[in-house]
Amino acid sequence: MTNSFRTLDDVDVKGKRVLVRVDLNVPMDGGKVTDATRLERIAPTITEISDKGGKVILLAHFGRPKGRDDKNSLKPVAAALADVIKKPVAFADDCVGDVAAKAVGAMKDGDILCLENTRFHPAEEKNDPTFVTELAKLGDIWVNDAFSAAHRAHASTEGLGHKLPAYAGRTMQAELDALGKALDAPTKPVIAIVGGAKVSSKIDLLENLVTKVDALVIGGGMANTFLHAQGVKVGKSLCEKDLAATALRIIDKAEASGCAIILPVDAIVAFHFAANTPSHAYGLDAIPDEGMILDVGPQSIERINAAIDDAATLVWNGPVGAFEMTPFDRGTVAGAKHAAARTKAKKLISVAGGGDTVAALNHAGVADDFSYISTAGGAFLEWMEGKPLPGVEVLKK
Ligand SMILES: Nc1ncnc2c1ncn2[C@@H]1O[C@H](COP(=O)(O)OP(=O)(O)OP(=O)(O)O)[C@@H](O)[C@H]1O
Ligand SMILES: O=C(O)[C@H](O)COP(=O)(O)O
Repeated sequence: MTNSFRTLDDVDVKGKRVLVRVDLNVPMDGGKVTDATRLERIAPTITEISDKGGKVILLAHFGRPKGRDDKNSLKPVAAALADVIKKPVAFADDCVGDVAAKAVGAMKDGDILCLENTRFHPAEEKNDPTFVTELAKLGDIWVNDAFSAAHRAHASTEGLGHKLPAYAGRTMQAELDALGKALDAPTKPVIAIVGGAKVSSKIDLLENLVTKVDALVIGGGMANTFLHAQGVKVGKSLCEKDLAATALRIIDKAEASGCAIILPVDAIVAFHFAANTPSHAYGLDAIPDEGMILDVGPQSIERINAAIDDAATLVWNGPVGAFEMTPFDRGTVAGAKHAAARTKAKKLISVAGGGDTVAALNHAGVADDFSYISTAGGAFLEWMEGKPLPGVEVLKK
C-alpha cells in the first residue's frame, strides 16, 4: 500500500520549504499536554527533514474552534513538541498572511516552525481554493504525516496535495503499513469497541462498521445516545437525542448483518462532572433525572470482558467512560487490561486508535501490550469501514 505514493525517500528536501501536515490535536489539561503519543509519532518525520536541511513548516488543527480563540491555540503544543523532539520549534500566530510569510522567510535550513491552528480560518474546513493557494505560497512541497486527520478533506489535509508535490511522511507510511497487516484480512470473530464523546461525527460510521464486525460494544457518550433511543431515561448525561433515529437504524442494520450489539446494562452515575465526586452504580431503569452517566457499571464490564473473550481480533476507538476523572476510568481500564492480557496470551489481536483512547490505554498502563496502537480515531474507524480517506487518496495521484 505504501508503495502507491511518494515518500520522503523520493525527494531531496535540502533547502526546501517543506509544509508538513501533522496532527497536534493532543489531549490537554490546564494548558499542558497530558498524552504526548501523537507528538512522539511525528518526531521521526520532523527530525529527518530538519536533519537533511529542509525547512520544516508545521500545519495542524487543534479542537473544533469557531474562529480564533486562545483556548485552541497551538502555542503550548508547539512548546511540548520542542521538548519531545529536543529541537527548538518557532511559532507564528497565523498560518497564512504576512505573519506566516515573515516567519517562513526568516527560516534557515533545518529550522522548525509551527504555524497557528489552521481551523482559526473557516476556509480550512471548506477546503477553499483561495486559502489553499495562500498556504501553498509558504512551501515548495507538501508532506502529509497526519493519518489521524486524513478522513478530513480540508485545505491542509487534502487541498495542498493538488497544489504542491505531495509526499507521505513516515508516520503516515507506518500507520498504513501496520493497519494493513493487522486488519486487511482480520482473524474472525472481530469485535469493535466504540465509545468516546464525538457522537455526531462518529455515529454514521457505525452503520457500515456493523457490516464488517461480528460484535460491537458501544460505551461512553455514544452508548447514552443508543440507550435514549431505546427509551432509557439518561438524565443529564452526554447524549445526542436528535440522533435517536440513526441509532435505531444502526441497531436494525446490525441485526440484519449478524452483528451483536453490546450496550451497557448498568451505569455509574454522578451529579457533577468532576473527579472523585460521589457516584453510584444504577440499573438502566433507575437513572436519576439530575444524574450523569460517566462510566459503564460492573455488570457491563463483565459483559464487555466476555465479548472480548469471544473475539480473535479487537478494534477499539473511544473510552467507555470519562476516564480522565477517577473513579470513572474503571470500565475503560478494566476492558483495556483484559484485552491486553488476552493479547499477551496470544489469544487476541488488539488494535486501538484515537487521541484519548491512546491516552486511556497509557493511563491503564497497557498500551505497550496491544498489538498495534494507531494515533487515529475517526480516521481509523473510516479506514476500518473501507472508506477512501481523502488525505491518503490525494497522495496516490
Ligand atoms: N459517559 C461519558 N460522558 C462524558 N464524556 C465521556 C463519556 N465517556 C467517554 N467520554 C469522553 O470521551 C472523550 C474521548 O472521546 P473521543 O471520541 O474524542 O475519542 P478519541 O479516542 O480521542 O478519538 P478521536 O481521535 O477521534 O478524537 C474523553 O474525553 C472521555 O472523557
Ligand atoms: O483527533 C482526531 O481524531 C483528529 O485530529 C481529527 O479531529 P476532528 O475529528 O476534530 O476532525
